[in-house]
Amino acid sequence: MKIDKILNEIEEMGDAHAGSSAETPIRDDAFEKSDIEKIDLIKEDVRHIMETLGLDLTDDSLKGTPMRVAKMFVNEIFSGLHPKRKPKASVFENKYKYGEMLVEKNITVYSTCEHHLLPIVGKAHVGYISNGTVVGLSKMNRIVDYFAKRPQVQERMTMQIVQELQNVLGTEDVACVVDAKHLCVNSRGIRDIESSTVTSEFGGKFKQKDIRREFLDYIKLDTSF
Ligand SMILES: Nc1nc2c(ncn2[C@@H]2O[C@H](COP(=O)(O)OP(=O)(O)OP(=O)(O)O)[C@@H](O)[C@H]2O)c(=O)[nH]1
Ligand SMILES: [Zn+2]
Repeated sequence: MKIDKILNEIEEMGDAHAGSSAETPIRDDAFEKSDIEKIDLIKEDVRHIMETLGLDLTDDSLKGTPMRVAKMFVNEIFSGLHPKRKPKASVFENKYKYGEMLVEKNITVYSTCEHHLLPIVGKAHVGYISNGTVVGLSKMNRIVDYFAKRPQVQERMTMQIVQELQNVLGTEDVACVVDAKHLCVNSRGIRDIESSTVTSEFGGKFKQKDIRREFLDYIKLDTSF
């Protein structure tokens, strides 16, 4: 697909992270190849890695791995790189005038650390205060999942989730806390299985101490971080 078309799509979809500091670093030609072409190329790259490691790719158990990994990269764990997969967030008018905070907590996060390509596993907690628009609950989970399905650093993912919801809801009053384990810390390198990483982004009213406290009380996290 041509880059102009992709850029138009991003604009139409109101991609909040485009042009902002929380943008995922992708090249201009990122979507010129089709998914099928990408799978075909990545399959050969994975085969090359395995052959370099000395593995016997005629072995029954190993022979399907290059294709399996290529499909997993493109269709699953990195599928959120493509703006066409951004969830359409159904928004509704806040007719009932619900004026309090809404919190969607314990949203499961499966992402991938962009430094080691190892899993990040944890929970995201999202809150907002409506200024006239409400969003379908599941769309918050879907937005988290979309940004998680990229090579990520946790700080950027947290900001991307908030910016997207601010865009969808038309308000600054959005917050997100992510608490996740990075397998690159837990299973290799320093191999600290107990540690996890907490990141947060507080927009608009969530910058106020009492509002932030209320949000953190809902998700039962300490403010001491
Ligand atoms: N800030 C941040 N760092 C991350 C994230 N995921 C992984 N990292 C860190 O990225 C760093 C990469 O550092 P390098 O020194 O280049 O990599 P390394 O030699 O494998 O480092 P060790 O993990 O300490 O063995 C590591 O300290 C990782 O823990 C993340 O989401 N945010
Ligand atoms: Zn890592």
